[in-house]
This record gives sequence, structure tokens and C-alpha cells, in this order.
Amino acid sequence: MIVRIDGGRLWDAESGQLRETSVAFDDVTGEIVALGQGLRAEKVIELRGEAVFPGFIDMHVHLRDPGLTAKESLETGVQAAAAGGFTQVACMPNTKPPIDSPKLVADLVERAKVIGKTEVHPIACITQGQAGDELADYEALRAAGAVGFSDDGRGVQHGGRMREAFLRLKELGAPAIIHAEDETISGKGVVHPNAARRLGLLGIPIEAEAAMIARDVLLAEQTGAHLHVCHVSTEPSVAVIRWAKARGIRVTAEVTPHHLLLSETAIKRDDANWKVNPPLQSERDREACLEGFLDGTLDIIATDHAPHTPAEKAQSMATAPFGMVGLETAFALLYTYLVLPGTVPLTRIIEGMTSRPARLFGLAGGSIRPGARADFAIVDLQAERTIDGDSFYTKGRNTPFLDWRIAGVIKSTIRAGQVIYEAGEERLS
Ligand SMILES: NC(=O)N[C@@H](CC(=O)O)C(=O)O
Ligand SMILES: [Zn+2]
Ligand SMILES: [Zn+2]
Repeated sequence: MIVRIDGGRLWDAESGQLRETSVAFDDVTGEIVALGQGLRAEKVIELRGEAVFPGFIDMHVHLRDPGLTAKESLETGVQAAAAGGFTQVACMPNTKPPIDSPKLVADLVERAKVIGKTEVHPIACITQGQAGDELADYEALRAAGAVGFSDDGRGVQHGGRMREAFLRLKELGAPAIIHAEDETISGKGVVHPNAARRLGLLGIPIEAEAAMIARDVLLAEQTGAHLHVCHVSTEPSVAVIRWAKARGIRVTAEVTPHHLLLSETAIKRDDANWKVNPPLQSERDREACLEGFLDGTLDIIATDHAPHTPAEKAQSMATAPFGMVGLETAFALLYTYLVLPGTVPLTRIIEGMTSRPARLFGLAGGSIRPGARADFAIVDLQAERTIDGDSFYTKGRNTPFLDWRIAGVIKSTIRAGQVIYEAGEERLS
């Protein structure tokens, strides 16, 4: 059946503007058929001036399934993703067991298909069991549907092992997606050194991140593999990546909403909702990330959605796990606090959440044009709300953005021509 969306303002990537026009898609093939006025359709979705963006893509989320489902399950995770306007997410393998076998990869893809909400692209382990030693079977994992490889949660500490991984990933044409942290530098630290001094906690020296990025861009240069750097958070890291790109090294990078919007100066007390890895860094680091995102050194936005149970996050920052939820607040936070004040153009945010991740990782979607997959995030940019954990679809409540006022409410999300989220729908469990 041909379905038409009327009354919306469609994102036009070319001009970076919203245009009052219609779009028609086929809900059987799941593809966009045409844009413009006067399109024939058997069914009409009537909007009232909402913005229609390409479905958002998040290359870094933790869905905690299998094994850690007290924090999140595949069901609640993909519903949270759909509620955030995301039609595709890539999920990290630090589950229990870690995603290091083709069967585990295929299971996630299959189960996500059955749930029928956001599409899930598993990222499989770089090392078996994420133990940092023996390499996983990349070819088999790729064939099962892995979009890339990462030991996220930890960095691969052994440079020689990482070099072997790069060689094999180059062969396969798959990206190495790195959590950059030299643990001999970060040690047992939990927050930025300034916050550590204020609160009597252990600090994470900021160079723990850039030290490993520097190692890995050099390995990428020599092996020719695609290096993708997760959650970049410091000024020296941005500088190293900028240098590597100028040198022609195949490196791409992501930045999170929390590292663009918050710095350690905002941590007022020992509250584990503010504990994340890499930590909230200095104001100077935050500004460098913003600059890096604006000039394209940092390619894409990724949430690093990392749900934990309320009990885990009730602990002191000294012992609570690292991580913040992000799927349901990402777009509105960036829109309200970076786009509306004029700090970042809307087009850069949308590109960082749609076309760029699609292009870098070879995914469907990411643009609104005939023949593209009918993936849409439909957003009321005028509507405002206050961030309230009780309204979340994720099981996680761990966010430092509680009570922040945001503009931009996701009204519905469409993937491959099917409505996968409507505001106010019931929670899966
Ligand atoms: N970002 C975090 O603080 N935590 C992540 C791990 C990670 O992304 O490194 C998690 O799995 O909880
Ligand atoms: Zn990480
Ligand atoms: Zn992560």
C-alpha cells in the first residue's frame, strides 16, 4: 500500500531546511516512492507542521542483552531507541556472555526483527570474551551480521594484539571501533582530576584517552584498516584525530551529547548519575569537542546509551558502574542547547545523526529521497517538556539531565514504512 505523509515539514539535506511538502512510501517494499505535492496514495498520515527527519542512527548503545537484563533488555532498549527517533542502532558486545560468537550475533538480529521496532546491528568483540588476548573470528561474526568490532567498556591494552586485529579487519573491510583508554594511565580513577580533588575521589588523567588513540591511528595508518574512535572527550584526542585525518589516515570518530553539553564543573556532589567513561572533562575539553564536531574532525553523534539499575547508581561514585542513558533525550538536548542558541547548525546535528553514520558504516536509511528506505523521525519542534525518568521506556534512570527543560518531542518513528513508535504508547517489558 502507498502511504503519504501530509502536513509535515520535510528535512531537505541539500538546503539544510525544512520544507512544507509531502512524501509517499510503499509500506510493502519499505521504500520512499516520491516527494512533492499531489502524490497518489491509499492511506494518508496527517501531520500538523511537525518536522520529518530521516530516522536517526546511533552507532553506540548498550542493550545489555543477553545476561544483564536487569539494566535493559532487547525489548526495552529498542523501544527506548524508537522513542528517541532512532530507526537503527549498533549495540556493544559487553554483555554476559560477550557477543563473540556468530550465534549470539544472529540471535540479536533475529530477535530484534521479531520485536519489529528499531533495527539492531550488533558490534562483536575484538578479543574473545573481551579478555584482551585471543582475537575473535571476524569473518564468521561478520557473516552473521556484525557491523563492526569493539571491546567497548575497555580498551585493548596490548598494542601488538591490536595490530593483528587491524590487519585482519583490513582484510575483511570491517571497522575497528575503539574504546580508547590506557588503563595503566587511568588506573582506578572515576572522574576528571578536578572533580576528584573537590569530592575526594580518584582522578582519571585526561591523557589516558589520547594515548591510546595515538597508538591506534598509527596502527591504522600502517595497516590501512578503518579505525572508528568511540566517545571522544578531550582536547588532545581531538587534536590527534585532526592530525590523523590531515595525514590521510582512515579514522572516523563519534562524540556524545553529554560530552558536548556537560563538563566536570557541573558535578556538584558525589552522585553516580554523573559517572561515565570517559568522564565529563574540563570546560576546555568540552569546547574542543564542540569545535571538532563543527569542523568534521568528530564525524557523528552517538549516545553511548548505558543503562544501569537504580540500585547500582545509588552507590558512591567510587564504586558505581560508569554510564548514562541517552537514547530518549539525545535529539531534544542537542536541539535545545546547541541548535536553538545558534552554537551548532541544525544541519550538522541531523547529518551527524543520519547521513554520516549511514555512509560511514554502509547502512540503509539516512536520507529522504525516492528509493531510500522509508525511515523517519517525526518531531514536534515547538513542543516542550521536562526530562522525567518516569516517562522513559528504557529501564535505566541514570541521567544527569533530569529536570532539564527540552524542546523537540518525538511524535512517531517509522522504519521501512512501518510505524515503530507513537508518543504515549505502552511500555514493553
Ligand atoms: N560509557 C560508560 O560509562 N559505560 C559503558 C561502557 C563504555 O561505553 O565504555 C557501559 O557499558 O556501561
Ligand atoms: Zn566505551
Ligand atoms: Zn559504550
